[in-house]
Amino acid sequence: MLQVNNVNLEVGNAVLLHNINITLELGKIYGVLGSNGAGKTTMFKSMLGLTDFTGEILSDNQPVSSRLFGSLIEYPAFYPKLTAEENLRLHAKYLQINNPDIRTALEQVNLWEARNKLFSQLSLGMRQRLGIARAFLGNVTYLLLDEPTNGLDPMGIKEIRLLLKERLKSPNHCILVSSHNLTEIAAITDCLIFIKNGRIVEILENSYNEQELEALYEKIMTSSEEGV
Ligand SMILES: Nc1ncnc2c1ncn2[C@@H]1O[C@H](COP(=O)(O)OP(=O)(O)OP(=O)(O)O)[C@@H](O)[C@H]1O
Repeated sequence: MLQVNNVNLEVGNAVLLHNINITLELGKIYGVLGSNGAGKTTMFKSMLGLTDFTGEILSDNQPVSSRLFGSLIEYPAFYPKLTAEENLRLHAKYLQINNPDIRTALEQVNLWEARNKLFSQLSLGMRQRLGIARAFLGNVTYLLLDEPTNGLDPMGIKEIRLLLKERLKSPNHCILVSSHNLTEIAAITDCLIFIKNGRIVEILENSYNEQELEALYEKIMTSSEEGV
């Protein structure tokens, strides 16, 4: 269980995160929704310890270690002249993982057959899936995916959906996905977190289809700014 308690972040005069309070449970996929500049990436970066926030982030009541997190923030950077497999092996070495199961990691994201391709030869969808495989290496509990379907074609989007829902979702992991793609968020998530101007304005169980979520999103984004 991840507990985010009273997290605030100010840069200069700008309030980027305002009193973020949320508890995230294992076994669930959370969708993080909000307009451009709402604070989704900033919240992820704070969870990863990449910002100088105030407040606390705990995992099972203990100060959280960045080792518990895997993340894909923006487009994944890899070595273009190394293969998919070499890139993962290098990352495992960097994380000091002994005997990493690279085959399973690649099979999980349907990239085992493409393991000998150079990163520069991979399609955008393959790169995103390799980024997810890398994020999931090691003993991570929390997986943060920032717009993982950005720029992907419908088949690429479907692959990410199936990957998250049918392969990576497990009782031992908690997955957070930010996206502007309401169809995907409606299809894959258990819970919805709405962010507006750096505040969480609504947290709901997801029981919505695409049209309902569109209407809800519009209603929440155009209504009061009171945080939850
Ligand atoms: N290092 C920084 N210094 C100052 N302001 C920042 C910094 N990083 C982000 N911001 C600002 O914080 C706000 C939130 O940005 P963030 O990238 O978290 O939004 P987002 O919800 O992820 O948006 P998008 O959907 O466009 O990716 C924006 O106004 C952005 O300009």
